[in-house]
Amino acid sequence: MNWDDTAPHSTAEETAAGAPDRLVGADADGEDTAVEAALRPKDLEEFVGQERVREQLDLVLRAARARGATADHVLLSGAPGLGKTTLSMIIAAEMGAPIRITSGPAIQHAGDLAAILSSLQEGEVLFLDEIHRMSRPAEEMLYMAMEDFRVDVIVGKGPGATAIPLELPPFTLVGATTRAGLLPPPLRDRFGFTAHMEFYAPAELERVIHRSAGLLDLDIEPEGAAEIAGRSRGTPRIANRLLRRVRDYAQVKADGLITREIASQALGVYEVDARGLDRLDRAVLTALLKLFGGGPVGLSTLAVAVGEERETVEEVAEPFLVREGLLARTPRGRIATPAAWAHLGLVPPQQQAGGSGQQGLFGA
Ligand SMILES: Nc1ncnc2c1ncn2[C@@H]1O[C@H](COP(=O)(O)OP(=O)(O)OP(=O)(O)O)[C@@H](O)[C@H]1O
Repeated sequence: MNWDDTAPHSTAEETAAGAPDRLVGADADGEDTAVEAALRPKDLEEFVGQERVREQLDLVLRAARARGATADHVLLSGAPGLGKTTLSMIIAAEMGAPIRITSGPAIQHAGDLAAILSSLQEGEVLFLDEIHRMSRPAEEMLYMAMEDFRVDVIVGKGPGATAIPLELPPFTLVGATTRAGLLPPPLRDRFGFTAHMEFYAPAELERVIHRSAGLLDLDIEPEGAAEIAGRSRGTPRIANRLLRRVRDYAQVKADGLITREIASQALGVYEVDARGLDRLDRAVLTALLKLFGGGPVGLSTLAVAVGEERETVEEVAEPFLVREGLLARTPRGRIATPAAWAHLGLVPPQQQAGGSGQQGLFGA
């Protein structure tokens, strides 16, 4: 395997001003990168969940193998940590092909892409993470490479510049993006197979946790795995990370066995609650409920109340709170849902005796 870009790449969540390092963040941290290689499923059989994607991909790969052809280009979209890199490695393994890994931000010039493409072997899988962050000239070169296995390398500058056509061996591009909507349609259309990766159900995360526990040689009870799964925000990367923190706690504070109680105590120490909210998420919700009666309140006001940057609240905390149905973004501001009151064990003002119901009091 070749790594053209091992530098950590960032997403909107990570780049938000002041975004803290989070145990429940979905982007890979240094420790994840070191451990994840050992935990990655090696074939489609081992890959947990995403049944439809697996089934469809299995057909695409089997058919290509039967024809003795290179597999179609594959586009994988979905949130960080759901298994896009893992799946690209599985595609290569299933096709018996080598894989080259790079990312959109690493390809700023068309020449960078030409250098990678021209060094591919026949049948090789090129994994292009964050494909939506590639430069426009590189993107345009990729159109032709994907369709005709050919690129035009421009030599010289100005009126004297000439395009030298370069034949490429057939290869399979696996593009990954957290934001499929940002891809220009001509690029999207050149993928033969597109798959959207969903967040995982708790039962699927339990399977991921049991599998990882086996590979890490840990003793875990089913209830312990369920406790960790419930706090993992639908994301295998987070499940694996929480498992490692619970393992530490179980080894230091107990006899190593991961029970429900041990998992719950350990994640309590790390301030990850029963629903996977961390300190920042709860600070946002608590301010919304306690200071602003559940809203509506403007984003800037809410951010000042929790002592964070606007972007941190909007891009780091809110997406999960919205996904969980705890917070809604409305034209009048942020509002808490009944589930938010229930989660923090608070009573909405409308339901309190003599409650005034403070709807609409707080501006941006
Ligand atoms: N379906 C799965 N079954 C078992 N483990 C999984 C699955 N999906 C992901 N994982 C585990 O989660 C970790 C993160 O997966 P991966 O790096 O493939 O995510 P990703 O979607 O590529 O993330 P990013 O967008 O940040 O690059 C890996 O260690 C992998 O082992």
